[in-house]
Amino acid sequence: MQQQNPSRGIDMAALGRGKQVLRLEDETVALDVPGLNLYYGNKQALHDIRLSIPRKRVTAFIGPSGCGKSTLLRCFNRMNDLVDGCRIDGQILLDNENIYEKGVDVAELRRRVGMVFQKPNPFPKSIYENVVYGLRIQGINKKRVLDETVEWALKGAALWDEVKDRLHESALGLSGGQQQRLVIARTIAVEPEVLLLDEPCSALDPISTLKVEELIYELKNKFTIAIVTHNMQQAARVSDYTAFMYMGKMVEFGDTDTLFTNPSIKQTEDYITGRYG
Ligand SMILES: Nc1ncnc2c1ncn2[C@@H]1O[C@H](COP(=O)(O)OP(=O)(O)OP(=O)(O)O)[C@@H](O)[C@H]1O
Repeated sequence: MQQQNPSRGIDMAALGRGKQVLRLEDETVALDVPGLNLYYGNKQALHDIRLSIPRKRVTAFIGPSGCGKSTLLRCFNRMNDLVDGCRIDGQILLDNENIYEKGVDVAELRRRVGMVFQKPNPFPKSIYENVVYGLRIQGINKKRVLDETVEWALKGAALWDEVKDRLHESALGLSGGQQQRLVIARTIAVEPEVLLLDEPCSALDPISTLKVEELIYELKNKFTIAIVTHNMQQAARVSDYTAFMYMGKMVEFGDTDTLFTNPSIKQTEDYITGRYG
């Protein structure tokens, strides 16, 4: 029988799912945040955030609307640099190097830390050209290399079988769920270390959502994944670790099973059981 969390309808059986027992202290760190503050103009949106994101695991960020999940995710590949008036105070270490250090090549950082947004954003090009876009920017034009990349990236994104006979047709002819998997293929084609997913399923129907969730589960064998989601069931299903944020603060961070079944902080429990948010 399925155990359900009474208020949020979380499928608690999804939490155990035969996973190994995870302990944060046994993990290697992919992204380390030793203390980060972020301001939009004179409004502080992130307050002294501290956490270590483990390598080749899925970390979910949950919390009520406006608590700073997307803002924090965007810090990991400096997307906030593009926001006028946004200021960061602190460091984020990727493989022990501060990504905010002067002289960091931000384009190279964004290759290493790729991002997928809520709404699928394929380019108005063929499926093939979407996947090889990042390689062409790097000056890679050898047909054999591009062909191989297209095949493995589309296979990696669980889309190959659906599109292998129409690679040179427009990506805009794909369904929303296929477009999102194409964007994931385009992101992994440049072999990033980290994949940031900002509510990647919120514009998708339930079947496409399931496919993307299965994909996330597969991709963590190769990549470190950080996902922002409004959907607590999704966080419980796909993530190994969960961070609960509230009003710009990191309230609790731990392995997903423990955070959902036995949170240490009352505020987390109240949120998970649907008392607010
Ligand atoms: N570009 C911006 N300029 C000014 N304030 C911003 C900007 N982006 C976000 N904020 C503010 O920062 C705070 C955190 O927003 P953010 O989008 O990170 O939250 P969130 O938890 O991802 O919310 P949601 O779940 O609704 O997407 C909010 O108060 C928001 O209004």
